[in-house]
Amino acid sequence: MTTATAPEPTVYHLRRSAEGSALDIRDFNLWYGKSQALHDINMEIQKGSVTALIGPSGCGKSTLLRCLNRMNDLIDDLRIDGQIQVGDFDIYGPGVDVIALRKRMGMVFQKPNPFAMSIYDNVVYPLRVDGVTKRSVLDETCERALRSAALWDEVKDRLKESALGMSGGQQQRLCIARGIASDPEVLLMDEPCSALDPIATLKIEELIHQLRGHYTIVIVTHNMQQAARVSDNTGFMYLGRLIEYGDTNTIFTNPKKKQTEDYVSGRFG
Ligand SMILES: Nc1ncnc2c1ncn2[C@@H]1O[C@H](COP(=O)(O)OP(=O)(O)OP(=O)(O)O)[C@@H](O)[C@H]1O
Repeated sequence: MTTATAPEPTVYHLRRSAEGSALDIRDFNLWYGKSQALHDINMEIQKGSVTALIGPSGCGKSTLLRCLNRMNDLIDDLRIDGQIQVGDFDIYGPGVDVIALRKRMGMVFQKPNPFAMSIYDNVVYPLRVDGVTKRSVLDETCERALRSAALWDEVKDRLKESALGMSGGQQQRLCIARGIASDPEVLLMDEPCSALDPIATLKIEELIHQLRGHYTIVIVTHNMQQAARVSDNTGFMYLGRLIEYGDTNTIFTNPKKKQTEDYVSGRFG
């Protein structure tokens, strides 16, 4: 007869920044119906840092990312317990304004999803939804967001043209510009380069470097080289658990857990 053994606790080796935490995930569990997809996640994400979530397909990376701005709310039969704090506020606490929360947490998806409207209108969309109509505010925001997304020089002369005429890489940078137009604290990126060619991918990675510090970035990626290149800290997930979490260099060069080592050295996944 075999006896079930308790899972080993997560190994942490995180350098603390002076900035403190932007996100604090505490004892977080999630079930889709009867199936538990996240188990006892504890993770503190430092302000202004880039944090990569890595792990084999189905380990729960996107599920965890989507919990950070409550994108999973509309899924039937979803149950969570535990806490996620953004600053000092519990995002699953009673009476939370989810729309206001999402303004603090910009999101960029796998496939660029520009709206069928002009480049300008795409960028200022979040402000218009908020009721901003003053032209000077919209113009300034558009330029600031496009500059931050390293796209201004490429599109400044065709702001009124359709966003659908841009290349895939430009569209993804446009989505990042739209994501930061309302100046969120956190930018969530779910495999933002998986639909892009290597050159467009490089531009997004450079952009992540530039945005680092100003925004707290959490990125899900299948690409371990990318995680190693862009992130300060990395969380390795497996079967819904956070196995090891710490500074990226340690995770990739000196992980404490065998599962992490096997994954980062390409032995499975
Ligand atoms: N809407 C859903 N309903 C039921 N189960 C789901 C749902 N979304 C995800 N799951 C399950 O939860 C688990 C984690 O999925 P998730 O998409 O978070 O993993 P992932 O690590 O992001 O995978 P991938 O790298 O393939 O995108 C999987 O077993 C998946 O089948």
